[in-house]
Amino acid sequence: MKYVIGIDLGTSAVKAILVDQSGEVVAEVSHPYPLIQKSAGYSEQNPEEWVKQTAKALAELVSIFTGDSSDIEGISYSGQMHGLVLLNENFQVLRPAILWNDTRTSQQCERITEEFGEEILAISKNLVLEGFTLPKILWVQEHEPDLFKQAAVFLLPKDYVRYWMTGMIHSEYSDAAGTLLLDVVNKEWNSEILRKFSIPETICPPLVESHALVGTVRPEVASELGLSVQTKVFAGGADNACGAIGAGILSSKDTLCSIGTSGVILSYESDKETDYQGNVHFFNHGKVNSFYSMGVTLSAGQSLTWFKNTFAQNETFEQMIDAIYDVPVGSEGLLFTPYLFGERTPHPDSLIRGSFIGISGSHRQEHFVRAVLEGITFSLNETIQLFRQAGKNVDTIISIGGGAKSDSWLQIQADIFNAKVIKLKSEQGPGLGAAMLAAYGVGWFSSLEECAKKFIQYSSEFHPHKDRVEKYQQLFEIYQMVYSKTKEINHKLAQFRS
Ligand SMILES: Nc1ncnc2c1ncn2[C@@H]1O[C@H](COP(=O)(O)OP(=O)(O)O)[C@@H](O)[C@H]1O
Ligand SMILES: O=C(CO)[C@@H](O)[C@H](O)COP(=O)(O)O
Repeated sequence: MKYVIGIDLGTSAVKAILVDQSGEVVAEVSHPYPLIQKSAGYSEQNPEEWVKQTAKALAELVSIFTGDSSDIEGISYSGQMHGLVLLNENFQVLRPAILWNDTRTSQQCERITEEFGEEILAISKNLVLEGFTLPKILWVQEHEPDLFKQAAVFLLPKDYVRYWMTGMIHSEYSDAAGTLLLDVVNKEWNSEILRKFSIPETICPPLVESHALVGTVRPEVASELGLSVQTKVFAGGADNACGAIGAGILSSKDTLCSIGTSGVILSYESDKETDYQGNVHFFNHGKVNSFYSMGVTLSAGQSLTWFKNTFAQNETFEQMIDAIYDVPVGSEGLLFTPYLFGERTPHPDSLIRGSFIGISGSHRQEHFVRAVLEGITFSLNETIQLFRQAGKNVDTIISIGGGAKSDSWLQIQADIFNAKVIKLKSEQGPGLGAAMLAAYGVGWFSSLEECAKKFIQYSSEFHPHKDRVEKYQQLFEIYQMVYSKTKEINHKLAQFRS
């Protein structure tokens, strides 16, 4: 039997899966790393920590594996998007990576929008948002000019870890699309944008397709981890592009819901001319010459994790969620908005913050937990509403990510989205997507679609229940009022955040 490895460099942890030729996930390992939040709006991670934890995860995966390491034919990567990793001419890391959920760059975004807003939207197909890479580059240029002068190349998170593994510098289209520097339709770094902001073209890594072979495992890494030097390494994709591949979103039929640290509703796009005027993101898919649109809730799983860490540290996610069983739809009048670190879709606003609205003396912890799950799901439903308004038929949703571990949450998704929700056998969609890119890359399949037929296995379905759908439709209208009613208050409170 032959195998491939899919590595998903998430925000909370790196997850590695070993998959055999029949698509069976035979081993999986995960190692966490912390977020570094030095001040309000800052979110960083140390790239060397990613490497350390990835090495640990791979060594563990290989130690579980009973076969011959030369039977592991390919490895590929999925990774958190947009994060800025700056390297000097010796390819050494110059500073901690500034992540996708770091919102310190509002001023840089204003500058880009004032000087170049319309053109950037036309070229990159996306609005200028704090999370994207270009504003982060400008922030370093302005605040750390001496360090910026030393920058020889920038990489996205998973591309740095892959560089450690292979010694080769590359980026690929699906992740490059989230930088605001890529001409998304023509698939090239845009010289005009680079020139406008005095960014040397040499800082941009060479671009390849997601399934492209970019190297093999370096001998030092191979001997440290027990891998073979012959194992081929393929470029991989942005976590959402890989999530789409791993959930079989390779045509317009289905929609993806991914709840990791962030939350995403994603739809396949075959037509590069599709124009959402920036209301949702529009990025290159990991499948050649394809695209996807998506809306993002910045703090999805992160809202639940925040609640657990703050109020229920001694409980597991399962215990905390099991307790909501007796709490009715709507948490008896308690609403939550998940804007812990600002929001993206449909309210691109770095200053907004979350709320519990309607707290009453009878509410217990389980009401708050249900309200958090419902609030995150309402936020994702805002993107589903945008898609439906744009004429998309959203009736089947494949749900992946840490959030898909909970059947109760999947039922809430079905009832709020008013759609059938499908759970996969493995909730590790992005890791599976990365493994599929490796399986396609090594030549086991003639297309990603062929691979999907073998690798993607459904586990269960959740159907919307009419009564609950109706109640949630009423509650969703009330939920949607909370943003505008709390916006001014939150913007005034911003000066008090440290
Ligand atoms: N048993 C569970 N039930 C529901 N949600 C869970 C459970 N375990 C973890 N989660 C959620 O999953 C999130 C992590 O998902 P994951 O896909 O691993 O994220 P990332 O890719 O960002 O690292 C956590 O923030 C947490 O809220
Ligand atoms: O910023 C985005 C997408 O635009 C996020 O979806 C990141 O890609 C992080 O993903 P997770 O760690 O939450 O999976």
